[in-house]
Amino acid sequence: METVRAAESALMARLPEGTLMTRAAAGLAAACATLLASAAGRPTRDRPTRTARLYGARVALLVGSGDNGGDALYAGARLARRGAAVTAVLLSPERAHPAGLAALVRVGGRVLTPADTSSVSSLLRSADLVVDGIVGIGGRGGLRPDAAHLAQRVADAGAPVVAVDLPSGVDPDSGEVNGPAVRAALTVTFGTLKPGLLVDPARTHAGEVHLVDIGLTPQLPAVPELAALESADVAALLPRPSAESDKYRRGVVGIAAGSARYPGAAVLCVAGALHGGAGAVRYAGPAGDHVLARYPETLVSSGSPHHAGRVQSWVVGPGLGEEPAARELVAEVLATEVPVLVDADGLRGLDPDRLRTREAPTLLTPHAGEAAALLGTTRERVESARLAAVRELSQRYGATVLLKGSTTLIADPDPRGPVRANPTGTPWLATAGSGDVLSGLAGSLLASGLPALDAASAAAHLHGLAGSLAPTPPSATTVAAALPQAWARVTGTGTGTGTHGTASPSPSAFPLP
Ligand SMILES: NC(=O)C1=CN([C@@H]2O[C@H](COP(=O)(O)OP(=O)(O)OC[C@H]3O[C@@H](n4cnc5c(N)ncnc54)[C@H](OP(=O)(O)O)[C@@H]3O)[C@@H](O)[C@H]2O)[C@@H](O)CC1
Ligand SMILES: Nc1ncnc2c1ncn2[C@@H]1O[C@H](COP(=O)(O)OP(=O)(O)O)[C@@H](O)[C@H]1O
Ligand SMILES: [K+]
Repeated sequence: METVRAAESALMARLPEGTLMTRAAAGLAAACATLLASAAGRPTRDRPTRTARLYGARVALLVGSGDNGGDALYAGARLARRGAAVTAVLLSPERAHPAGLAALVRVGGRVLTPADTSSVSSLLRSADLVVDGIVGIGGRGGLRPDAAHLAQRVADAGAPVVAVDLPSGVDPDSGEVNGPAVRAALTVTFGTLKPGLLVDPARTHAGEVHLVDIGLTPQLPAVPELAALESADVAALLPRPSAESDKYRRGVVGIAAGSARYPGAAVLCVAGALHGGAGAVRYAGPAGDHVLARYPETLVSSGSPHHAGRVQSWVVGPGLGEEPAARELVAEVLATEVPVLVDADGLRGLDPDRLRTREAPTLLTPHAGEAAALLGTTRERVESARLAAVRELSQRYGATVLLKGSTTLIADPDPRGPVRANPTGTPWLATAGSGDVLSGLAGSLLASGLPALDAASAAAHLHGLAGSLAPTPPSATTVAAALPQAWARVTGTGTGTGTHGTASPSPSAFPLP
């Protein structure tokens, strides 16, 4: 969070004292008021049918000793001025933001400490809203015991929580969660989205995320550490045939996937590739009959990739099985001079030194288990520190890496560029074979000439959207079938552009610190 701090300092030096906090608190209070007004209200023991609204609503503030607590206190004062009954629980009464506390008390806000056990319990039980201002970007390590205890009491009480800037207990820089952390329905964050709001496991603690502009954007660095492509950015990347196009100029993707045991992986990989914008899909391997039966437009050969004809990219790995022949196949494909995507069984036993000698781009698409094997660590460690894992993988293997899972992250081997977090997707995508569709799709985008980072980002974006657009529950086949709809959604040419469909002529990855 050093970049945010630097940006804040630069801006604060030019503004009257307290301006940024006033802006932050105003945005926070407005979001709380909206939430209270729209909530049906939760029944409590003493008010079984009451509907929450701002006037008379019971609001509990959890206040740490930094500026995060200050934001909560000032926002609480604003809500109290509009008729809410606001009570602050001060973790360190002597260190709570003095001006914020005075503002709250001036408008009739009450104050408790965690030592007031029964009052705090009944406050949390009856609260219509809890505002978590325990700790924000100044938080380090897991929550300290008193803060962790308070977070647990809030969880037990079940009131909806609005987190200030970040849910307390999540790591702002990495999205890691060490120990108890607040789970929010809404996080109101200031100036810029922090990695902890985009990367799991922290992301699931944040709930919906609302970004309040406090005027920080011009001060933020031009190259952020983490970026996410919006639909308009993806639309600008997607290949479109021109009047001069023919199938070869549009790019040909080769698929070396599937085996006698797993022919379906070949079919699904081809399905993804046919929806990725390449002009033709070649399949080389033992599942050609299955592929042709489903997709007669595929150019099928049963020999090795070398004899399949010219391609502009290869996808190798899905459904190859564990036999040594799989390794030989991967080695053969890696020996070509075109971009290569390695997935699934192809990732087993990859040699980092071999990959580093390739001049054409290599894209690896592991899930957490495969990433763990490549790094020599455990799946749990990868899942708890995704950002670190994807960076480490791309560095060690000198390749672009797309790490799949609840948050899909994409890293380029150039450490100066931002890691990309994919903003689309649904847990329904955790269905057998959906990764095969993704690798075919990304390989197809590689063949059409996109750099590996862009091909991977665009593929993850479309694949995630297709997962949401396919009828519930989706299967890998229906995810592939929904890809044209996902293209239409992204390019704004289909039925309704939804929240992702804002067409814009220039790519603008939104910056994160
Ligand atoms: N700067 C600006 O212009 C603007 C900043 N804004 C707001 O300020 C926030 C940043 O404020 P900040 O820098 O005061 O840090 P903050 O997040 O409150 O945490 C520090 C406190 O937490 C404590 N603490 C630390 N670790 C802990 C742990 N594990 N478990 C428990 N406690 C822990 C630490 O204790 P200490 O180490 O001092 O004993 C200290 O008291 C930012 O997120 C945003 O909300 C907005 O108003 C917009 C303008
Ligand atoms: N919890 C989740 N939330 C969102 N997407 C998920 C989740 N779990 C898996 N996915 C996505 O589902 C796909 C599964 O791919 P993969 O693990 O390779 O499965 P398979 O090998 O069966 O094809 C990936 O795109 C991954 O990002
Ligand atoms: K917080």
